[in-house]
Amino acid sequence: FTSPSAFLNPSPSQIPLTSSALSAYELVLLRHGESTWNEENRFTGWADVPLSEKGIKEARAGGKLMKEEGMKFDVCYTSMLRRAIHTLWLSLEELDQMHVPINHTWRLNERHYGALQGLNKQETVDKHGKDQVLVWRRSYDIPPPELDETSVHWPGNDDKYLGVDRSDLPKTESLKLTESRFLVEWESTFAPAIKSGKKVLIAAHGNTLRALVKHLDGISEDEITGLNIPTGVPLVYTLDDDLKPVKHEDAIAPLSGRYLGNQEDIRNRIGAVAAQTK
Ligand SMILES: O=C(O)[C@@H](CO)OP(=O)(O)O
Repeated sequence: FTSPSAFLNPSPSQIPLTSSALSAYELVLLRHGESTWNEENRFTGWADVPLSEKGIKEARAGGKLMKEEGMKFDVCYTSMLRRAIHTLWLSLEELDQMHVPINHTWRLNERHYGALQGLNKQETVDKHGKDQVLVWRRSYDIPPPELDETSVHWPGNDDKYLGVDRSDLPKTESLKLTESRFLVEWESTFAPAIKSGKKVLIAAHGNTLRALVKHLDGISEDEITGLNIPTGVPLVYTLDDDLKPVKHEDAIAPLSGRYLGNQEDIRNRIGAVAAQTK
């Protein structure tokens, strides 16, 4: 029953959605669960290490949180690295959406950590000092030392990347270089998919997701150095017609998107990433 006056003075829930509300897009970002090298506190980059037991639980928990929100996806994008791929599989299993197409791209791989890959983060601090390691980990445009082409860590020696132009394969990367190679795929694939109305889930890595949120939220080069992303926690963005983020009231600055789950726990997990090099 609707009283006649309700037609004259509609309550907010009766006001038709505006076109901009109708065309709001949603994008979900998910960093992989803890890997065995996160657990051992080693620089990882493109090293293809598996999830730890804890990481498997985190990935499933991330999927459950998305299921509780009733999220449905049309397409997923992930990297060439098993910790992100496995996280995506486990979360899709929890969502009961394992049929959703998955696309892999090296452009979503973690930032390449150059000659630091495999080294223990704390031992590297003991050897080179905390400040130097912080520059390597979090400065925007200073890459870690380069490795050479004989290294097992050079992607040119890995069959997974046979289809990639060798001149694109990194020997080390700063966040700036990671951002520019990632943005190629954002512009050509992810943004058009979102704009076509598809619900997109991106399962990736700490530094590629830092590059992505820097781009979305227009975070400055200074501010991005202090931003850390926790493992296995879905980060949900609402985007307007121009794919600019609409700030959520639960967002943790400088992000506009909101993390799903217990907010205090999430803040602790963000702090733990920062504390990997004390
Ligand atoms: O080792 C790595 O590849 C990354 C992510 O785990 O670490 P950091 O947070 O130090 O950039």
